[in-house]
Amino acid sequence: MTPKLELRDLEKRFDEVEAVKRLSLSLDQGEFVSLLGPSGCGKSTTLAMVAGFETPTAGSILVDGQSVEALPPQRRRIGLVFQDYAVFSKLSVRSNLAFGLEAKGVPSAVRAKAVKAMAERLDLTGLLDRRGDRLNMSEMQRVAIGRVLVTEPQLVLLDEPMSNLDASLRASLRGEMKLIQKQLRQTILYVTHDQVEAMSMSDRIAVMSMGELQQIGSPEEIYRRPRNRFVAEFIGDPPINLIPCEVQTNGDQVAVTTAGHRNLVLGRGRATAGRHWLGLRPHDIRIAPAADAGAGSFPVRFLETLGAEEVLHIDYGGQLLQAVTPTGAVREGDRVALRFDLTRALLIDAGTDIVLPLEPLEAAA
Ligand SMILES: Nc1ncnc2c1ncn2[C@@H]1O[C@H](COP(=O)(O)OP(=O)(O)OP(=O)(O)O)[C@@H](O)[C@H]1O
Repeated sequence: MTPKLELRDLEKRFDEVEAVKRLSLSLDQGEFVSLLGPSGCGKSTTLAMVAGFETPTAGSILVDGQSVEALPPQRRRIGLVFQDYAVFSKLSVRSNLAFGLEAKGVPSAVRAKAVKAMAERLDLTGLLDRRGDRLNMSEMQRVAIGRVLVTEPQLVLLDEPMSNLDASLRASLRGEMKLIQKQLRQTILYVTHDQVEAMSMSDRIAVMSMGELQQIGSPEEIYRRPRNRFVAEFIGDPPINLIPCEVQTNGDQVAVTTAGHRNLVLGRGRATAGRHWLGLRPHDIRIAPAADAGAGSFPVRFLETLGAEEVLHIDYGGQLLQAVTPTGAVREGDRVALRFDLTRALLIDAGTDIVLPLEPLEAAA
């Protein structure tokens, strides 16, 4: 199947700044892909090239297999949704939805039909005569998206549409956005620096750093099998613990010793002996009451309550480890024993920052 959007070795330089470096990725029809990364990593520049507002320094952009670089933005049939879902406040929902079609010179009878159909799909029929400034945020999101979709774009680009909204609103809009996308099977490229947004809505996430694609995969792949230290640290909340460790190999069996544990067998693979990083997510550390204050027991320095769960900050041989546990299980100052879920641990090469592939113990046994 021809991808809906394909970027091939796309590059953009602004004088000496390499904003985007040899970026290749493709989106299938109906796929929701997020470009995720910190500020300055090249997300917006990538979007601007796809939309036609920036000219690539090298590489190509194909929509339905056709190169679009020579086309001006208005001829690309790409829908854009901007920050805050700006809708025309003085115009009715009907006029907002009709706007793009009117600009294209679509006859009024055709326009009215398309607006009616879109309003029905997005549950806006009862609001067609309401002014833009009388809408709540959920309605506004639907109008902003509907206004773009009614023009039947081949592809929709969204650039941090929720970045200025408060957290609880973002949470409800995320669910709604995913629902709309699933219903309409629209191909979406969504730019965000917010990993929760990317994780909750995307079919696949493309993680970028300093102009380079680090990894592309499903939210679960990105979370469970990050390719390198950057992705491991960027994804996950609370963030992954990186524990200095000493690797010992015995044939193809890989084990590590840390400040608090000896000979933790991780699985089979190829690792070089020496000092590396053991990556463990806070949800993959189990807490048990310590039998005594001896070796294997660690003091809880402080707690952060999230509601049903708490983040424990545990003094692990001088390093503060974060572990997540049900609220009320432990108090500040308690000593706890730690059990690591080694089937989920990552071994990160300290020289290359690459996560080393390991066959888990069960499969290896
Ligand atoms: N028009 C421009 N002229 C010069 N440099 C630019 C221009 N646009 C972007 N850059 C640079 O390119 C790099 C990537 O910027 P870009 O805006 O694409 O990143 P981003 O990930 O979208 O970040 P943000 O979320 O802050 O917008 C940055 O170093 C930025 O300073």
